[in-house]
Amino acid sequence: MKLAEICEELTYTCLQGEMEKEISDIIYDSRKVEKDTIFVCMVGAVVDGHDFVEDAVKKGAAALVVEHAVEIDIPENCTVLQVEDARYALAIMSAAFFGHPDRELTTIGLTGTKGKTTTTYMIKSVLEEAGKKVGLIGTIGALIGEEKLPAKNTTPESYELHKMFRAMVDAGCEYVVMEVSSQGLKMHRVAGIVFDYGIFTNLSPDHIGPNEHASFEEYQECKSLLFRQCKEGIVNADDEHVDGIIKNHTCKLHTFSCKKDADLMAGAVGYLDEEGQIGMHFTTTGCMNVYAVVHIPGSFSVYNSLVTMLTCHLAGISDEAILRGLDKVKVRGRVELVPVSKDFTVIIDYAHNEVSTRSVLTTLKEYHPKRLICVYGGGGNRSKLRRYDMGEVTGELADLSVLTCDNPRDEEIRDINNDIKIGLAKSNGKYIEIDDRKAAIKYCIENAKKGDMIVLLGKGHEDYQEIKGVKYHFDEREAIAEVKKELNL
Ligand SMILES: CC(=O)N[C@H]1[C@@H](OP(=O)(O)OP(=O)(O)OC[C@H]2O[C@@H](n3ccc(=O)[nH]c3=O)[C@H](O)[C@@H]2O)O[C@H](CO)[C@@H](O)[C@@H]1O[C@H](C)C(=O)N[C@@H](C)C(=O)N[C@H](CCC(=O)O)C(=O)O
Ligand SMILES: Nc1ncnc2c1ncn2[C@@H]1O[C@H](COP(=O)(O)OP(=O)(O)OP(=O)(O)O)[C@@H](O)[C@H]1O
Ligand SMILES: N[C@H](CCC[C@H](N)C(=O)O)C(=O)O
Ligand SMILES: [Mg+2]
Repeated sequence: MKLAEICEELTYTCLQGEMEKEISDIIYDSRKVEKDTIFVCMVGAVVDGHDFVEDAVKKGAAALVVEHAVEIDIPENCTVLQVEDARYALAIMSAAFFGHPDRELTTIGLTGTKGKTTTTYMIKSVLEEAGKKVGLIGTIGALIGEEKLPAKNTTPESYELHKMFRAMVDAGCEYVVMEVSSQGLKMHRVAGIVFDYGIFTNLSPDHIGPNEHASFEEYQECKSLLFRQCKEGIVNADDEHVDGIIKNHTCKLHTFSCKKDADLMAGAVGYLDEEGQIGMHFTTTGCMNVYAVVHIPGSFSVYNSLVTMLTCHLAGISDEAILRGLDKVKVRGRVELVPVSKDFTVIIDYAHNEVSTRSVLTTLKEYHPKRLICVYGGGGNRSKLRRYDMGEVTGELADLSVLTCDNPRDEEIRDINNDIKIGLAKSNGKYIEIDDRKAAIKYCIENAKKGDMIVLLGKGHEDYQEIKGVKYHFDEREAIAEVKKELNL
């Protein structure tokens, strides 16, 4: 494709060189530059891409996209385009390079602190019940129907995103449902996309700290951007921050609620427990009048179901397909039951902050466990708030907290646990420390009493432990299976 075509919707100043040359690819990591590619220089959290221009030019880059002048002589045959924001430019150029695949799909983007991953799976399940082929992008990775594609970020960089969209269109997908993280919005990974449906689940403090967001206000502002780049906005009317999220919105708004008048409302909410099943049932009024069942417990599951129902209803999906899709959905690592023994329950969940830990533990208490035991750690290089808060919540709601390893990254488990213990002390929580996560799980299973619930928090779908830059394979399902074998269960 010609450079001029790639830049058709981009605002830039051409500092040197011609625009009619053929470009083979767009690259934003100098280590991957090849002949005839464009190298986009992005200022990062760790390094500045502009520092690698010399290397990129040596490898044959045909064009450079820069935010500011660089201090090396650039050969005349290399085109240099100056832009205000290179990440934004990458998004606009990538969309053009892949032929605007987003415009060939019905795009559904979800933002919010909690519920995004779960809800993307619910929406996919419903759309598939209606016979649609669906692409999905989020924390667990990307899916084209059943085919898995690896993804580094919840919301991938714009180049990868448009490449995935193209693969989805080529595979016959009509819909894509994706998580739009606040960092994704802040870093322009979805710039230029006009979502058909933009969804807001809820908002609470998270992702605040070095490398993430400077403040809660900035976090909220980033999430609100989605409602300036979608056609139909679907928002949680019960969330206390909803007004901040829809401030300056440019879309048509639709609301859902469990408490007040809205376009779709849930009532008569109850816990499913017949035949040993866990989950929720509820009825709806407003644009749909139905009785619905979902096999993921928690009042939050009712909210996730409402978003799914309202979005799919607006997309013209039948009530029958909506109800079937909800009834069937299961999400890896989201309140996932693992069969171990008929005497006690083991659950894998991804809660890793205050709001989700409180939600999941409160929910599980509704099933009246003899003891509620939590196994968790805190992620290294992530907000310390999560640690203090999780400590305080598990201290308040669980009978025992077993502190262990969860991606300490560049930090020491000791230091992370000490932060968690500050929270535990506030609520007078009982705890023990077992650094090795499999050993912690084994301890709980070995000592379980009839009626106990053991909930493993924070790793969810993950299959690794990230320690000092190395990712070691670790899957909680496999760890549980090994423990069962070792204990002859
Ligand atoms: C802090 C952060 O957000 N970093 C993201 C960012 O990396 P960066 O640009 O800051 O990286 P950098 O190492 O400073 O490099 C700067 C530039 O120099 C280039 N470079 C670097 C080295 C070199 O030799 N040559 C070279 O050209 C890099 O390719 C890059 O373009 O841009 C990368 C590409 O988009 C992201 O993969 C990366 O996400 C990291 C892995 C990350 O952990 N991000 C988290 C905070 C995040 O975004 N999370 C959200 C939400 C998660 C959730 O709640 O589910 C998400 O959407 O994933
Ligand atoms: N709507 C909700 N409100 C509060 N907690 C929720 C909600 N939905 C799910 N949870 C809890 O939060 C955990 C994470 O849910 P999920 O992965 O769906 O959220 P997410 O928004 O994708 O989060 P992340 O940003 O971490 O990827 C679940 O394992 C569950 O414990
Ligand atoms: N995706 C989120 C949650 C990860 C949860 C926990 N397993 C951790 O590694 O901190 C993040 O990267 O902040
Ligand atoms: Mg997610």
